[in-house]
Amino acid sequence: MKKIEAIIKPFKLDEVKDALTEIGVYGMTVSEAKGFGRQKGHTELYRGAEYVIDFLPKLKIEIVVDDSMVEKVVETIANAARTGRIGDGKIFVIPVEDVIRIRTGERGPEAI
Ligand SMILES: Nc1ncnc2c1ncn2[C@@H]1O[C@H](COP(=O)(O)OP(=O)(O)OP(=O)(O)O)[C@@H](O)[C@H]1O
Ligand SMILES: [Mg+2]
Repeated sequence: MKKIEAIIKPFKLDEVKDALTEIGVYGMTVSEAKGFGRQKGHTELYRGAEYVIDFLPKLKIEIVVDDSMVEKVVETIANAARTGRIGDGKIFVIPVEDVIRIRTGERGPEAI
């Protein structure tokens, strides 16, 4: 099992969620996040002065899936979240040791 952690532009959430639902993703967690990539935030002009915004608002999506689903999920997120401009985000794939469904006590892939 793997956790796919995607940082995306907030306005892309609906599109990403719909695309993931279509390929059969059953659950996901979404949190508000702030961050920067290699441009280190960006510079904005406000009343004639330049302000550097260090942390831009992003959304973090977390999805745990069976290994067999990883490539499909990564591809689906990337396609739905892409605008082609800087700051589109990043996807991390992380190994998951175990999953426990609290209500039933099921463990492992069955619990996803
Ligand atoms: N190495 C990283 N570790 C953790 N979070 C990251 C990393 N790189 C990017 N992020 C997160 O992803 C968000 C978007 O990153 P971003 O798309 O700007 O990456 P980038 O490498 O600068 O690519 P691009 O040149 O397309 O902008 C950041 O605001 C940050 O929250
Ligand atoms: Mg960037």
